[in-house]
Amino acid sequence: MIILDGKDIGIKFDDRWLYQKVNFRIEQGHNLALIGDNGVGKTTMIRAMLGQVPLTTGEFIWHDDSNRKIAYVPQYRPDMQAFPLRVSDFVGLTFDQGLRPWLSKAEKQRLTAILAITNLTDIADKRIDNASGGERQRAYLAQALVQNPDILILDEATANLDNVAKYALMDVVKNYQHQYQLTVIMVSHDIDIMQKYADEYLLLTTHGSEYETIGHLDVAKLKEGGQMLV
Ligand SMILES: Nc1ncnc2c1ncn2[C@@H]1O[C@H](COP(=O)(O)OP(=O)(O)OP(=O)(O)O)[C@@H](O)[C@H]1O
Repeated sequence: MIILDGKDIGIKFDDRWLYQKVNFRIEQGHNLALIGDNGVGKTTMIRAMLGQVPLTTGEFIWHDDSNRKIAYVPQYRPDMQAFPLRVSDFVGLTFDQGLRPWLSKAEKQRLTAILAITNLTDIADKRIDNASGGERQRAYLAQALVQNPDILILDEATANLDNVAKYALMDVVKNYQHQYQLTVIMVSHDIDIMQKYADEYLLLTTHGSEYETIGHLDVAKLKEGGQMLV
């Protein structure tokens, strides 16, 4: 099922077009890799999908339930997570508890299930500031998944992780995605990661965009253009 059609999308800031006539679609349960040079406007495209940036031309046509939940995993930065919290408390922070200081039974069950899915059960009581980079990033992923999202945005979520940690993170995403029909939008500069996990790609450039299944990605051309890290 198609959940979003992007039709002739164009975004201009002041007198500068980031891109024009961008066409793509997002299918439920698929992983779309959003790629392009630094500063081309990938984050802006995501913000526009979320309604935070107005389009200059074109439109987004959503076909799914308007109550869709969208969760976000940021890029891992070693200096970012110095919280004196247990991993399980950190993951549970995203529950909307209102004024209630404790977790409900259902929330506790959800938390336990997500800790297991993200392979964090064994370190649930460990302090997050003592966890490894890969563990911390899986905790961010768990924080996103615990909200039971329809769409997960990975914003260079595997950048700065070592090879073992980045595949461990993406394997969790892939398994969850297939089990729960989660739709993933993944901003990435990592060719191996996108070839292994994406279904389609949207390449943004100032002089045109490309939307295709991942098998059509011209890796040699991308490397030539300096757009990819690996
Ligand atoms: N609200 C705004 N007003 C004016 N210019 C903006 C605004 N938001 C973003 N920009 C500019 O738009 C361009 C695209 O930014 P964006 O962060 O979307 O790029 P990106 O492709 O995600 O970059 P990176 O790969 O470095 O994260 C940048 O030049 C940025 O400075």
